[in-house]
Amino acid sequence: MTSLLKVRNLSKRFVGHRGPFRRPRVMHAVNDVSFDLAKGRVIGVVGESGCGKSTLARLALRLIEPSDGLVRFEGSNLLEASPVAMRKLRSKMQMVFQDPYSSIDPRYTVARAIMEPLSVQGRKSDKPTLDEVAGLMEMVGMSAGLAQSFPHQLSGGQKQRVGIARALALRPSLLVLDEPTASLDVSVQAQIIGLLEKLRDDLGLTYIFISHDLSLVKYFCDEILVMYLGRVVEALPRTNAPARHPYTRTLMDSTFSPDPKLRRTIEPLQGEVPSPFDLPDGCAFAARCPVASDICRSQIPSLTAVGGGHPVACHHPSLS
Ligand SMILES: Nc1ncnc2c1ncn2[C@@H]1O[C@H](COP(=O)(O)OP(=O)(O)OP(=O)(O)O)[C@@H](O)[C@H]1O
Repeated sequence: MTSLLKVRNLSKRFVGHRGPFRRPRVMHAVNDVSFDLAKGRVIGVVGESGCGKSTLARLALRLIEPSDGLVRFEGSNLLEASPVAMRKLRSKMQMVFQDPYSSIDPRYTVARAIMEPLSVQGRKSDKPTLDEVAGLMEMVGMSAGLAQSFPHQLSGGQKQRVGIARALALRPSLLVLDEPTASLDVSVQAQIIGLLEKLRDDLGLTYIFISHDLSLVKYFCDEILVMYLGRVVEALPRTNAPARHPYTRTLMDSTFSPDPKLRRTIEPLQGEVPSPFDLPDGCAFAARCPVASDICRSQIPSLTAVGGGHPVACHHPSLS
């Protein structure tokens, strides 16, 4: 399978000021992340708040510059692309945000909000038409009668549909969906997920789906990257692949098991999450891990496929 997106050893370090003297300290928001994403696939990125999911997505789209690493999109090295080439490439990679309120200007009508990316992307001689807007609205299941409405007149679900229509306006092949349903009611969430599934099938889209909601990721995605403090600790090639990392197992156990007895087979997470400014020498999960040993506290486990299984970064992966 050819990759639409190829990410290699991607890292992002931010400098923050910490401690009583507010000295500059480096924080590894994304640390040595690699993955491939084939056309038409949906990859989920999960992990606790602050583990680097959004930063990874922004790096993959080159919305921010990496500290190290490589990103190839449709065969082009994004990090070497000129501003003109980048503009063209960027139109094929769009983002849908969690909060449609903040991504749509409250003074814009729906039509203007949807047209904006087309105008911004420099189609001056070929102005977007209201027909195009109506087509995009239909694509996301909105009545064209709402074209002159303002955001405050729309429901949360309708606003998110406008956000999706905007993202589709430039006919992208890759969409990053950053918690696209997190601010919506459960029934509306289901409608938006149904819409995203339909759009993927109809338009052959590829998605990076960021979420805290593992059950949703399991339902919606083809494969899953589990992140912990900037690193991928497990890359599940299928959503039904057995989790091998103790962190993933704990996350999955607490989310998926309807059986309370099963839920107790894994120790609840204990211990503190280390500061991203002060990562331990060994595995960053060791302090909370029920199976950690000495080697875990001294050596960072590499993300490797052991025993014919999928890649996991753990000195004691579960083989069951
Ligand atoms: N521009 C920035 N400057 C400094 N630190 C940043 C910046 N952007 C992100 N960070 C830090 O990088 C880390 C990763 O943040 P990121 O937003 O990628 O996490 P996340 O997993 O998406 O979190 P959430 O689920 O809460 O959105 C966090 O500690 C965050 O504070």
